[in-house]
This record gives sequence, structure tokens and C-alpha cells, in this order.
Amino acid sequence: MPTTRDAELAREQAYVDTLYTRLDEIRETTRAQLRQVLMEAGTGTPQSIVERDVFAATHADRLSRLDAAEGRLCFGAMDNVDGGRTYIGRIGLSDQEQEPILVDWRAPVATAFYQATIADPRGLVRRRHLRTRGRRVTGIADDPLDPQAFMAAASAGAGTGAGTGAGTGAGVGAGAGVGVGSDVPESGDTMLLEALSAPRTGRMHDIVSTLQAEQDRIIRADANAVLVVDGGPGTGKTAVALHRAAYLLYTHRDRLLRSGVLVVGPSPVFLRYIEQVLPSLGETGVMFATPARLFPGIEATGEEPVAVAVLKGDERMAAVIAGAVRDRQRVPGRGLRLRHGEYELQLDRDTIARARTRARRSRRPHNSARGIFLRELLNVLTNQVVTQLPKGLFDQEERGEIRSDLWTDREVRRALNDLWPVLTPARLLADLYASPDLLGRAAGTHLTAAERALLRRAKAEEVRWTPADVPLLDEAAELLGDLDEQARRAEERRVEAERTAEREYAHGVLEMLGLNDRIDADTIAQRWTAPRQRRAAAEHASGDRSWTFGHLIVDEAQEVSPMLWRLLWRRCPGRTATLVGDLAQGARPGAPTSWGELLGPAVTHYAVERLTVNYRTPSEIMDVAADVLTAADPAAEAPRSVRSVGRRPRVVRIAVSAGEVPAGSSSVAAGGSAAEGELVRGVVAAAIDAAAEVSGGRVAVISAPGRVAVLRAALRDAAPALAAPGQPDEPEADGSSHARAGRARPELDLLDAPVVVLTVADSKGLEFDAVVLVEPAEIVAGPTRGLADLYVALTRATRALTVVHAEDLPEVLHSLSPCAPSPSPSPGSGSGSGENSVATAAAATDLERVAPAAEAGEETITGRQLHLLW
Ligand SMILES: Nc1ncnc2c1ncn2[C@@H]1O[C@H](COP(=O)(O)OP(=O)(O)OP(=O)(O)O)[C@@H](O)[C@H]1O
Repeated sequence: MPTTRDAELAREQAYVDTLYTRLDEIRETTRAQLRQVLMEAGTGTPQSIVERDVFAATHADRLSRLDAAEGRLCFGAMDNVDGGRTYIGRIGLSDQEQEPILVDWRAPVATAFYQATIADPRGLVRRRHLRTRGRRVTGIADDPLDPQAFMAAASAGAGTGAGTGAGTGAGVGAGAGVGVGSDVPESGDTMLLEALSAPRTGRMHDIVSTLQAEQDRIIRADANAVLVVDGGPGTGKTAVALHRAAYLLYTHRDRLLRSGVLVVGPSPVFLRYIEQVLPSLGETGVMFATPARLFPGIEATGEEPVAVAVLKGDERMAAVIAGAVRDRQRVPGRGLRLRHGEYELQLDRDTIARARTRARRSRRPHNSARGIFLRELLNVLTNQVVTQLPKGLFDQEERGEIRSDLWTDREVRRALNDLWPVLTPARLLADLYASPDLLGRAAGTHLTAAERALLRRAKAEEVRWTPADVPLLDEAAELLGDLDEQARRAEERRVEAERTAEREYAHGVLEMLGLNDRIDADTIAQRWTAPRQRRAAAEHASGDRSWTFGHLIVDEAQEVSPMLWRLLWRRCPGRTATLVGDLAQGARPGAPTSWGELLGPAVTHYAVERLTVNYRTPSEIMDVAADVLTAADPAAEAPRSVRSVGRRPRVVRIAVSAGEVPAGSSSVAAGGSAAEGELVRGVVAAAIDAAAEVSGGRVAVISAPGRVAVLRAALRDAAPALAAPGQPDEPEADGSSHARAGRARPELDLLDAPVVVLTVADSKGLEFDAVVLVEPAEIVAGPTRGLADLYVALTRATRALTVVHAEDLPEVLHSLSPCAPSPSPSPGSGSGSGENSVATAAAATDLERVAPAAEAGEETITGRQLHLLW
């Protein structure tokens, strides 16, 4: 017998059917309009061509947004006090009479959907969530928002969590979730819990249907300011930042499509992890970059010791670079003597100094002020030649000839070039690192001798740029100015990139319209100028250092060094930015402890919004992580986990016979001692076990950098189906700095593997169903902020954490020690029991025979080179 709920489902299905029918109609109309525009020959007046291109771009844009809305087109509805109902979806739709039938989630009216609570119902009596699969409505969840209805629902569905005032986030109980057809009402919390408990796919998804009130407020905050979104791990900072980008592009579309939005994230793997979110929301006008790629033409893949990266990020380096540029504008103590043919010429110290002052006063960058300097000195030299000529006064034309003779004279030219050379940023920096004299003069009193020694590189040719070099190159470029040649090449690269992008785009459009056989992509790409403009923002940034963005979004902002901030503000001089981060996760030794300190004097006005609910890490794991946070900063507050999974972290201790040294980069690199072998086998077994536990989900093995290569190789041997085939063996076990040379970026495949081995730095911002954490003591003892790194590693898992160690656990992990209450997996966890792998048996055996570890050997994972410090 059909229930009320079945009737409700049928009613919602009918409405959703109407929406999809309308979506199909609009799509078909748009497709037809686009087809018509594309088939026009385009031989009219320039104005008509421009108009046609603008139409084409508008239709194509609209079509791609309509396509992106296909999945979960409508996900909710609001019942208003006046009896009306408003449906909320990924895009706005109107019927044939232009009456709205679906409201875009970003429209002002949709705010109530996310923010209404029982205490503040915002004119609503009920919020309804729709669960859909394809075009089918499979579930309904209601949040009653008027108190009487709430009481009624609460007594009808006691224990389901109905009416907890969804939108408040925390407090979702485990085990909620009711299938279709049940008469027990579901709430918005059920939907949230479902989303949070779903297996991870290696890619972040949009959260538009379950956004929480505190998140929504941030997304809709004023665009014209610097907004800091602060929050612990898993609080949705990244998700919020991306949804904010989509919101800003919707609200300020014209302005932001012209100038673009720049999103900076910590690593290529991270960018790959988030790349689908904005397209799934129908937005593409965003440029993504890692700090290593913010200087056009350079991909900074080198690595260097943490202390060097930290020094390069120090604001004093701005003065050093400025000093280096000034130092290359030389005035020799005794002036210059030159021979030009039969003429003896002389430039005394004062003359050169005067020319230099005049050039500097122009306030032009070095390479363009050079013209003034050279002109001054060539004039002086020309005069000297003229006065030595018997003929006396010369007219302008003859003087000009003398000048160009002087300039083509190799000796004269070399001497003048030496005084004020043409410089590229790369040349300036490479010379600086290679020469103690240059560095000494440039640094003046800004750096100590020990700091100068840190920057020193053996030979200029060996320079491989690191991420920390990028802001220095940019700083230098700012002071040096463009070389004509450089600018020309950059422009060529940009035009080529645009052409390729247009061809691909046109190809996609033709495929979509089924016009492949009637018109070719090149023809469209050539005549279609509007998309070129549309794509220009993103394309420009990779080839044009001077491009400025309309909005800047920085993820993991706590890692940004003062020098990198200088670069970022040059890219976004309007200072309209969303900066998301967590100071407690900062890896940089001596990192600032407040946002004010981190942002420095360049940003005097900013607002901080705090997210407090952890949507990722279950409470069983977060309890352990919270101890680490407290040890690092007793005043810090850990975010509250929104759910528990009934599974405590598992610990596998590898028994080591006395006398065997458990850790050490050299033994690790070489494949190691018997103890190392045991540890590696234990880790691989735990990873296989975890993969079985989260079947279909994702597992990360997180270790100190020195172990990554060995663990990857061992995993590939033991379980090739689980390891990514192309996993890079970086960073090198020997700690060499040539880690990523010449690779076709295989690290990007990492997210597609069921099990990946990562350093803490590479795992930043990512999440996995299960994490196997290797030798936490090594992570704590690393060259970055060890406790912060441990905190990051512990908070990556959505379901299961296994710690494998041979050394003693760090004191902060006391709750995991065998003496602490319930260290072993709790019964009924739905995991660990009865898995078919050897690993479970091995783990159990190891736990049983917790042998006293050998005295921890000398810590050898030291001075690791790290590429993630900016
Ligand atoms: N409202 C929500 N609905 C569904 N899922 C959510 C919601 N908020 C956050 N999540 C999920 O929680 C997880 C953590 O979010 P996110 O990665 O944005 O956190 P974060 O604060 O950036 O974490 P970290 O600081 O560790 O990088 C993601 O899977 C995200 O999709």
C-alpha cells in the first residue's frame, strides 16, 4: 500500500521531471542557436563578425553550464510561511512564461535554504532535501523549521536526528540514514552524513546540496576585501573556497570573467584533487597554479633544505634582491679608460656616477633605465671624440655617426655593458648564488655570514629552481623590467597556448553539436574571437607576469612566505582575496602564530571567519590528533568531529631484536637491515589490510620522505594492483635534489591508485578513506615543524587509521600506546575482523608480541630536502 512518503516521492518526481524537460528544451534551443551562429559564413562587416562571435561565446558558455547541471539538477526546496514553495538547484530555470521554476543555489533567495534554523527560520516552515540518482528522486529529507512542526516531527521520528536544526553542522549521530520507503523521516543531517561516509574517489566533489550555514555565510561574504577562512583540518576550508569562487563568478560574472580568478594550491596533486569541483558547478574561468608555477616559463621542481627555503621566503630577501640589482649598476673606483680606434677616451668616476644617478632617478626598471645611462655616457664619449677631431664643430648627423661607431666598437660596448648589464631575473639570481662577493655586497647587513653561506650554490649552471626561488625571480623581474626579447617570447607562448585551447574548445563544441563532419575545429577557432577573450584570463597568467586577477584564492595559506605574499599581491593588486588555512598545520619552522603576523603590513584590513566542525576525521582519530595539537600549542582548539565510525586507530608495532637499528636514511635507501625489512613488510601488510577494509576507497601510506621510495617499490612488488603503475619514486631515498627531473609529472596519477605512498607535505589538503602512518617518531623529528606535520598526517583519514612503528611512539601519541584504554580495534567496527589478508594476522601477532624495541638509533632522517616550502 502506498505510504504518504511514496506519495511525496511521486510528487517530487513529477516536479523534477518538469525541471529536466525544461532543461532539455533550453539545451536544445541553445544548441540550435549556437549551431546557427557557427554555420554563418562570417563574411559581413567587422562589427557583425564581432557580434556573431559574442553570441556564439554566450551560447557555448550557457550550453556548458546547462550540461554541468545534469547531475543533481535540483536538490532541495523551501516551504515558505505563505504556503509557497521554492526549489533550489545547481542553476536557475524559468518556464516558458518566464516564471522561475528553479533557483540557482547562489541567488540571494537561496540563502535561506542554507541558513534557516528553528531559531531563525527566515520565513520558512520547512527545508526539504531531495536525494536523486540520475533523473530519479530516490529520497526526501525534511528539516521542519517552525517550532510546532518540529516538535511533531521529533516525537514521530525520535532518535533519527530529525530537526536538529540542520545548518548547524555538528552533532550528527552515527548510524542515521533511512532508505526510501521507510516511514521514519530523514533530516538534512542524514544527507550530510551520507555524503561524508561515502567512499573517497581520489577527487573532491562539490558539496552544494549539503553546505552548512557557517560555510554558506563565508561563501557569500563581501568580495571586495581580504577574507581569511581559518579552521582545523577537515572543516571544509578548501570546499568553501571553491564554492566561493563559483559564487563570486556568478555574482560578479562580467568583471571576474574579464580579469579571472587565481586559485593557488600547495601541489600539482592537490590541484588535480580539486580540479573537478568548479567545472561540476558550471564554472571554468579560473586559473589554478602551485607556487612553483607562478613565474612564467619556469617550473620550479628543485628541492632544497628547509632552512634554505625558509631563508629565501624571508622578507629581508626583498632588500637583498634590490641590493643585487643596484650592485650591478657599477661605478668603478678609478673610472674607465677606453681606446676607440686612434682615440684615447676616459670616463671618470664622477661622470659615471652622474649618469647612474640620472638613470636611477628615472625610476624605471633596471633594463629600461639602462638606456638613459648608456645615452649619457655615449654623449660624453662622443664629445671627447669630437673635441679630438681637427675639423672642429660637427652637425647632429655626424655626431650620430660617431655615437653609433662608438656603440658598435666591441671594447666600448663591453666596458659599458659591464657597468650596467642587461639582466634577466634568472641570470641575476644565478650569479648571486654563485658568487660570495656579489652576495656579500647585495646582502649588506641584511644577512649574516651563515645565512649567506646557506644561499651559496657551487656553479651558476647548476641552478635548478625551487619553489622558494619563484618569488625571488618575480621580485627580480619587477626591478629589472622586461627585455623586449623576453616579452616577445612570452607573448608567442601565450598566443600559441590560446590557439591550442581554442582548437580544443571548438572541437568539443562541434562534437557536442554533431557538426564534426560539416565544419572543422580550426576554422571555428580561427574566426571565433570571443572565446579567445573569455579564455584569456586563465591563459594569460601562465605567460604574462603582469596579468592581474580580479580575485585571489590561496589554499594552505599558512605556508605562504612573506616573499610569496609579495608576489601574490602583485598578481592581485586590488587585494580582493579569500585565504584559507590553519596556522596549526604550518610546516615552516618559526611560522607566524597569528594571521596578522602572517599577512604582514601589506594587508592592514582583513576579516577572519572561523570554521569549527570537522567533516572529515571521525572523532576516534580526532581525539588522538587533538593531543598532538595541544602539545604543539596548548591554547589551540581542535575542531569538533561531526561523526564517529566506531573504530579506534589501530597500532602495529614491529618487533625489533636488540642490536638492530630501526631507522636511518642510509639503511632505508639501501633497502636496509632486517629490521627495516620487517618494518616495510609491516607497512605493506597494513596498507593491503586497509585497502580491503575500505574496499573501493582510497588508502594513503604517509611516511617521512626518506622512506617513500622504498615503500613504493615494496608496495608495487607485493600488491601491483593497488599501487599506481606510474608512481614516481620521489623523493629519492638518498635525499638527492634531482628528484623530479625530466618526468612527465607521474605524480599526477597518484590519486587514481587505490593505495599511494606520500610524504606529509604531499598529503596536505588531501583525504583518504584510510591512512597508514609510518614511524610517527621520524615525522616529529623532521626538519619542519614535526608536531604540525604529525597533526596533518593524522587528520587525512575519513574512516580508518593504522600506525605502524618500530621506534617508540612519540610521547604525544600516548593514547595509542598498549597501556592506554582500548588500543586495539573495537568490536563491531565493521572493519578489521575477518579480513582475508596476511596483514591482519601479522598485525595481531605484532601486537601480541610487542617486544621491547632496540634503543632507538641515532636519528638519521635529517636535513631532508623538501620542495613544499614556498
Ligand atoms: N557541508 C558539507 N557537506 C558535505 N561534505 C562536506 C561538507 N563540508 C566539508 N565536507 C567534506 O569534508 C571534507 C574536508 O573538506 P576540506 O578538504 O575542504 O577541508 P579542509 O578544511 O580544507 O581540510 P584541511 O585543512 O585538512 O586541508 C571534504 O571531503 C569535503 O567535501
